[in-house]
This record gives sequence, structure tokens and C-alpha cells, in this order.
Amino acid sequence: MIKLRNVSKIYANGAKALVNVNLNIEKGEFVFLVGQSGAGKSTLVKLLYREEFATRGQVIINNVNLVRLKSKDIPMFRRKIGVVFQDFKLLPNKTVFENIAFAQRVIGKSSREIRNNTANMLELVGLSKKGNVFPNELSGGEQQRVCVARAIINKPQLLVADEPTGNLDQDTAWGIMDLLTQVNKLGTTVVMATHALHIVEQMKKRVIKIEGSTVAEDIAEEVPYFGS
Ligand SMILES: Nc1ncnc2c1ncn2[C@@H]1O[C@H](COP(=O)(O)OP(=O)(O)OP(=O)(O)O)[C@@H](O)[C@H]1O
Repeated sequence: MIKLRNVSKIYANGAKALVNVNLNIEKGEFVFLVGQSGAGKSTLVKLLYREEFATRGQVIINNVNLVRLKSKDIPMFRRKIGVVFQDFKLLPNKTVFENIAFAQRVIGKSSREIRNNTANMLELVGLSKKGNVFPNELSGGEQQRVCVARAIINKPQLLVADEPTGNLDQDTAWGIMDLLTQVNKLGTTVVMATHALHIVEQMKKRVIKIEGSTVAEDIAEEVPYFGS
């Protein structure tokens, strides 16, 4: 589903954020990106939803070669990708319900579908009673659950999350991880950049370590051993 071939990203100021990265991520995988601050994790995430583009190499998502993607085709491409950030980025003047409904309006769903889908999604993320409040009336964990709801409402093939638990306490962070796990079980590929190593250790998913702007380690998911 995701293929990076000899990908380098050099920013306009000369910063070499990624150098010669090669990576394959299959449909349905749950993958953590780890590495020190400045290693290039966010840059890699941004390449996946075409917020940034590679200076060299190929980024192929679902058979779409992003190097060749025209600007006018980016919105359509992004409809298949959900994105969750550390700092929420909810629309402050819209209610929780509207924040989630908005993504569906853009793709032309009927009002009835939007009402039903949004109500179901609010239930999934445990916020059924908060549909009419505004983001600043929610806790950080609740805001992040709204972000996850918004990111997955259109059933994306890929969910990318950049430090989604960064601003949350441990219990709340695990609530978000449970949601991401559920989403993944429903078939969405999840790529999550994080510094939360205790979460990475416990989840036992594939871990890609970025160091010095490239892939330093790629540790396969630990498959449960049932014995013989
Ligand atoms: N827009 C930009 N313009 C110039 N340089 C940038 C830009 N964004 C990132 N960089 C540089 O690219 C390198 C990689 O940054 P990136 O944000 O990808 O790292 P990161 O691993 O996500 O770090 P952190 O864990 O602190 O978020 C750093 O040296 C950073 O200073």
C-alpha cells in the first residue's frame, strides 16, 4: 500500500530531513515510526499525505505515484487518508458534531447519512453527549477523540497520526490507542509517529526507527506464539 523508493527530502533551507529511505508498508499493517527529535518522522508522515513532496525518489500510495500527482488532484487523493496531529487542529467555531460532519459534507454525503454516520461515530469514540459543545469545552483527550472520529469518518484506507498522544496523560493516551487499534482492525492501515516508547513496547506492532534521516531499524510485529 505504501512504497518509498530511495526517498530524500531536503528542505529549502538545506536541511536534509530524509536521505535515501526505502520502505514497504502493506495494507492493514499498524506501524510505529520512532526516533529522536529531528530524525525525520514528521517529514515522513507529511510525505504520505502529500503535505510535503519528496526531493528525490518515489512515494507510491495505493498505486498513486505522489511525485506525479497534480495539485488539482491532491484533495481527491487526501479523501482516502485520515490525519491526526498532536495539537488537534479542530475548527474552534464549529461544534463537535459539525467538526466530524464537515469532512462528509465536503465529499457530498446526504444530510441524513451525515447525521447517522456522525451519531454512530460519536458513540464509537464515547462522546455521544458532547455533540453540541465546542472544542474548547472539551478535555485534551476528548478533543483528540474528536480528531480520530473526524479522521476515520470517511473510512480512509490509511490513517496517519503524528504524536497523537503527545499532549495526553497515560490513561487518556491508551484510550486513543484503543481507538486506533479498533480502526486498524476494521481494515485501515495505521502509521503513527511517536515518542511514547512505553506505548510502542506494549503494542507489539511493527516499529520503524528513523535515525540520521534514514531507516535505521525495522522490527517486525511480534506475532503471538501459541505453541504446538
Ligand atoms: N519546514 C521545514 N523547513 C526546514 N527544515 C525543516 C522543516 N521541517 C522540518 N525541518 C528539519 O528537518 C529535520 C527533520 O524534522 P522532522 O520534523 O521531520 O523531525 P521529527 O523526527 O518529526 O522530530 P520531532 O520528534 O521533534 O517532531 C529537522 O532537522 C528539522 O529541523
